[in-house]
Amino acid sequence: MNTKPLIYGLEQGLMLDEIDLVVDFPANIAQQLIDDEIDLGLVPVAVIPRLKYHHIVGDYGISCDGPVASVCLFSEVPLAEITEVLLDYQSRTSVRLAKILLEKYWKKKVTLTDTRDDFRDRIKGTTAGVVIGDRALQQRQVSPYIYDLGEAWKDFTGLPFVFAAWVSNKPLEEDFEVHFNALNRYGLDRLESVVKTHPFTDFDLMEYYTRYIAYELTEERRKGLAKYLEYLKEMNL
Ligand SMILES: C=C(O[C@@H]1C=C(C(=O)O)C=C[C@H]1O)C(=O)O
Repeated sequence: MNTKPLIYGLEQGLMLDEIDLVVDFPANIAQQLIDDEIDLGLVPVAVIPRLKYHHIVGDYGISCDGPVASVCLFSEVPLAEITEVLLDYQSRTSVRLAKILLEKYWKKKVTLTDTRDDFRDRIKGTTAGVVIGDRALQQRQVSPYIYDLGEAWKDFTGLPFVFAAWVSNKPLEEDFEVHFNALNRYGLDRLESVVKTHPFTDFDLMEYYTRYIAYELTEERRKGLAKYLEYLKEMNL
């Protein structure tokens, strides 16, 4: 749901002769960018070190400055009692963020388990799970303990967190970037219409778009990104 404002312009027919849109979950878009099946993607930032060439295109992405609501560690028990954490197969950035927070901030040793398909019914007892996106907004109704990873990162580092950015795997023309910024802006300037076009009952979308997700990649948010990339390197993630 958080990508909808950024691609609303495309859905409304802007830049159609320049862009073919592919829609998939973040980990798959990341793989397509690595495999050069696409030129530009709104990809998990964790993929950046894996690209031979990368350029962050334009001024927009998916970030937060404090709680994000849709990226959380969900559990039936408090953090101190968790023994295993299931990691969302749809994620590349947040699963690594969870590893950083568990080791450096919460200082908690747990068994980390990768997943391949929907695993939310395995979040039980002392087994917790990192869930992202719309499924996380739904899981908020289910799990009694919710640790928001955007909020934990902010408490840990004092910085915002960037989950995804528009990244190209080749240089793009300069005026593409100017048009592309305007395309992103189009939906952000029309959030009421975006919400109407994409009905969602699990969470107040207007609140999600304005209070939780931060779309502009400001200097401070880019600092948060640089810090995260440093941790990836240091911890070999
Ligand atoms: C905030 C979110 O950020 C997403 C989290 C990602 C990840 O963990 O790899 C990738 C893209 C982002 O859009 C979310 O989808 O809930």
